Amino acid sequence: MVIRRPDQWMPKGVASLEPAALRAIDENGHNLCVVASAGAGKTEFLAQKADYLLSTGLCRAPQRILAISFKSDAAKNLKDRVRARCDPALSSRFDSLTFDAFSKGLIDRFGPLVPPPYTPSPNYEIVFPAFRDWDDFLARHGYRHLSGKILEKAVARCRLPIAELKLKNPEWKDVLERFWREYYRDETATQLTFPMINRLTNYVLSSDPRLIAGLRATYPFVFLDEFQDTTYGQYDLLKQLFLDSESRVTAVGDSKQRIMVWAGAMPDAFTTFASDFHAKRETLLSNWRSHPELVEIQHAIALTLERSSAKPDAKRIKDVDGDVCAIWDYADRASECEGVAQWIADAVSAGEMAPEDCAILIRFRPDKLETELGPALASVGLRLRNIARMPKGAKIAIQDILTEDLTVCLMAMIRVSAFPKAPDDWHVLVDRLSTMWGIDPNDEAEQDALQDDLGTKVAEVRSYLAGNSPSGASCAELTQSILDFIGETELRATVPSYHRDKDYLRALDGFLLLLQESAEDRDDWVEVVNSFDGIDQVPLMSIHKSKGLEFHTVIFFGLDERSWWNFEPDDSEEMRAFFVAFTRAMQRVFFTSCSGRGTKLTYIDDLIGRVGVERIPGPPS
Ligand SMILES: Nc1ncnc2c1ncn2[C@@H]1O[C@H](COP(=O)(O)OP(=O)(O)OP(=O)(O)O)[C@@H](O)[C@H]1O
Repeated sequence: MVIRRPDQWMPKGVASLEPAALRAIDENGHNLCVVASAGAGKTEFLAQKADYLLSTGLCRAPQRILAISFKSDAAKNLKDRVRARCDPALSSRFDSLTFDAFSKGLIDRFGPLVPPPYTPSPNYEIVFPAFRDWDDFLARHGYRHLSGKILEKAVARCRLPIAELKLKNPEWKDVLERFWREYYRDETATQLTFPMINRLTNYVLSSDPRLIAGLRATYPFVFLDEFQDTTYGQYDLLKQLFLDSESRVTAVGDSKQRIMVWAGAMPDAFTTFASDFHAKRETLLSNWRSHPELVEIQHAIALTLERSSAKPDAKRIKDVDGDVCAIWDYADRASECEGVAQWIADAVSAGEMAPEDCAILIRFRPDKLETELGPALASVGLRLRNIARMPKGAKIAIQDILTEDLTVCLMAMIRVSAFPKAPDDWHVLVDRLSTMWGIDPNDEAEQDALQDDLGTKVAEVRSYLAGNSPSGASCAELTQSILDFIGETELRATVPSYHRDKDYLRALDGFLLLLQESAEDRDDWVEVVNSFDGIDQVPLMSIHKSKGLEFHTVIFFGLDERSWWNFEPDDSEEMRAFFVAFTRAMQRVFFTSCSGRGTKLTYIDDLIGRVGVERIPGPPS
């Protein structure tokens, strides 16, 4: 592998980067805070910076880059982008995972070192208490006068051991001790939430300084994507690991897209980080996603969130005729669903976009809309895919199945075998297998042998696909045969979240159930793969789930008071969610509204009305 001098490095895969991005790539003597609005190329910037650090040897083998995102699909997107920009021998040293997966990986490895009584059982169970469970807990233990919301935050923020906490109100110490005891009552299957795992990580790291030293030596460079949504507990861990260390931390994000304050995100993450980590600040000013007309509307929304927002320089060319944004008014819900379905079908048949490029966003309960809109789309020959849905019998949502490491490997093998050409998937396989089988990416003889083995297996899978039609049984047999080739032990050893049987089986069952569901009523494997990947299906999701994604067209269902039942213009969290949803579109954004769903949402109507967005009768079915 040729190591380049930093001054010889050039961005890869894009024609140019803006000057601020180039400066931030080159700045590695300080920690960095890179702020930028939606579509500014933050993910692209991180991918280019990773290539710069790895290909110039500033991050030298065996050192690695740690990239932490807040959603598993964001972590996968970033990893994919780095793979597209970097030589495979280099991208294998880029670890991209969520904060939760990072802390969980540490607890799965070092859990037995957590001092008692907080040592979790190896077979711990991850739980997600519902809103009311916190109040129920307080009521059961005679603390009705305390708030469940505060308890949830206290569990996420307070360090362990509880006995050593110095709290203004000592009653909270009793509450927290009881809380941990209750979740640890089954010694063979401790119950843990992700914030509890975060606190255990903090505890185990503080009890053995060698762990921190090891992580700092492994990761001289740390990237934090979507930093605006960092929680207090996560920030505490970040400081514990990297504050005043030699590791250089680059935090990237957009405070206008902060939508997790309700879940404990810090309201001032960038200011706090810049001050604690003495970080240099850069601001990216482009918008590569959306064209100027959409950026104009985005900017009007941005100004309500941050008065000082600069208008981004829109780089995308508009490639559609007609309205790029409007509120479509319908008389009732049936005509709304039928009208939207027909409009999508027409746009698809006119070649303006593929079904998967048109996202339907809803504020809450995509499952409810699925039952109404799914049949309307089916009647025009289109399929709706609610990505928050779990396949029947699975314990994991489609959106999460798609980002599992296991899915990435298995589907790459199936695609390489089902399609005549799938070069990206071939590279994914070579990259993943090199890591799993411990093969040096720079050893040509070993790499040739790996490619030979892979070629033989692909030929075998191809002949299996040719000789067996899709069915529940053939999907199971195919999955097992690929896993046997990869090696389940090797796969599980390299993916920290698969160390525990429970987590591995949840991912494996989810994968198989989705593959089997995709095979239903199909006799062609290419169709099965496309169905699994969501090709030719209109995606449906909540606006929170749309974060970090992008689509040609976005249709926002329900711009009405009922869908936005607790919307207050002064509640900036709600406006931020609205901003996130709006900025996912490259070409067009439409809102639907109908009296059957509730009266119009005056504030937003007026706001986008001021920049020329009109309320018009919805396209008829
Ligand atoms: N330098 C560039 N040249 C051309 N296209 C780019 C460049 N940087 C980013 N893009 C494209 O612009 C779009 C937005 O980029 P990216 O997802 O990195 O933005 P982001 O700032 O992370 O967005 P958001 O915060 O809204 O999720 C993507 O389609 C990406 O491929």
